[in-house]
Amino acid sequence: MIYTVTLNPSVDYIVKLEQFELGSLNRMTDDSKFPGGKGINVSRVMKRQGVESKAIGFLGGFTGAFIEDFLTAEKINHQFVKVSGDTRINIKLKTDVETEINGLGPSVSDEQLDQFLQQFEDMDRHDIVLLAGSIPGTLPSSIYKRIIDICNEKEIKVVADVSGDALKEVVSGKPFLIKPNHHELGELFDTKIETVEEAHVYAKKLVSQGVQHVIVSLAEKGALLVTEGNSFVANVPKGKVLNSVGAGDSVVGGFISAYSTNHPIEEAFKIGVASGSATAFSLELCTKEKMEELLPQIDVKTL
Ligand SMILES: Nc1ncnc2c1ncn2[C@@H]1O[C@H](COP(=O)(O)OP(=O)(O)O)[C@@H](O)[C@H]1O
Ligand SMILES: O=P(O)(O)OC[C@H]1O[C@](O)(COP(=O)(O)O)[C@@H](O)[C@@H]1O
Repeated sequence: MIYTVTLNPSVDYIVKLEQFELGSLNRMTDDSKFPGGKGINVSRVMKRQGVESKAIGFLGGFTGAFIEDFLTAEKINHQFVKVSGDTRINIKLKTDVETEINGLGPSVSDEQLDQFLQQFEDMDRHDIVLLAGSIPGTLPSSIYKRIIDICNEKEIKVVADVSGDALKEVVSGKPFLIKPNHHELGELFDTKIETVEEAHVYAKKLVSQGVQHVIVSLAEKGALLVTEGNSFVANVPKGKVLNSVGAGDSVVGGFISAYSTNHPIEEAFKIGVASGSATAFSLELCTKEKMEELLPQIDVKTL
C-alpha cells in the first residue's frame, strides 16, 4: 500500500477577486473549497491516475469532517486520527497574482501522536510512505525523522515533499525521493537557485549525502531528476497557468503513480512533470486525460 501522510491537512478556500485592496471591503467574484494539504492532494492525483493509496494524519472539527466526506466521496482510503481542534483553513487569494495564507493547524496530543505512530506497525517493505507538508505547531520538528527511522528499520521506501527545517531532518534519513522546488532547495543550502544548472549542483550534493532520487521543480523553467550516476532534465509545456496550488503535489502524485506501476524512473519523472503542468493549467487538480494530453510535449534529456 502507498500511505500518504498529511500531518497538517487543510481546507483550501479559493477566493477569486477582480482586485484586492488592503484595508477596504473587497467582494469575491467566485469561491470554492477543496480538501488540501500535500499528502491529501497526492492521494487525489493518484486516484485519478488509477492508483490506490491510503491517506493518514490528523483531522478535526467541521473542517476535518468536510475533508473526510470529500475523500470518501472520491473513494480514497483514509484513516485519520481525530484531534479536538478544527483542521486549518488555508486561504488562496486569486487576483492577477496568487496570494496564499496558510494556517497553523490544531494541537496534537501525545496520545494522538502515539495512535498515529501505531499505524506504522502493520506496514512492511512492500509499502511506500509519502511525508508531505508542514508540521502542526504542537508536534516536534523531529517527527518526520522519527517516522523515517521507523520506515528505514522496516525497509519501507520514503518519499518526502517538505521544506525548511523538516527538509534538513528528512535528508539525514536518506529517503528514496525528495521533491523540493528550487526555492526550497536554495533555502536548504542557504543560497539562491534560479537555473536548472544551479539546481543540479545542489541536487547532486543531496544524492552524495544518501538521498536516492531528487526531483527539483523550477515552475516554468522545467524540472530536474538526479539519481546516483544519472541526471535528467525535463522542459515543461507552454500554457496558461490557471492554478498553481497543488502543482508540486501533482508532480509527486504522478511520479509515484507511474513508479508504483512499474514505469522506468525517467518515464515516472516525465509523468510527474506532465501532472504538475496539467494541474497548473487546470482550475483544480489534474485529470489523467489532461496529464496524457501534455505528455508528448515533454522531453526528458540526460544532463
Ligand atoms: N508556468 C508553468 N508552466 C508549466 N508548468 C508549470 C508552471 N508552473 C508550474 N508548473 C508545473 O508545476 C510543477 C510544480 O511547480 P513548482 O512551482 O516548481 O512547485 P511547487 O508547486 O512545489 O512550488 C512544475 O514542475 C511544472 O510541472
Ligand atoms: O503544509 P503546508 O506547507 O502549509 O502546505 C499546505 C498547502 O499546500 C498545498 O498542499 C499545495 O501545495 P503545492 O502547491 O506545493 O503543490 C495546499 O493544498 C495546502 O493549502
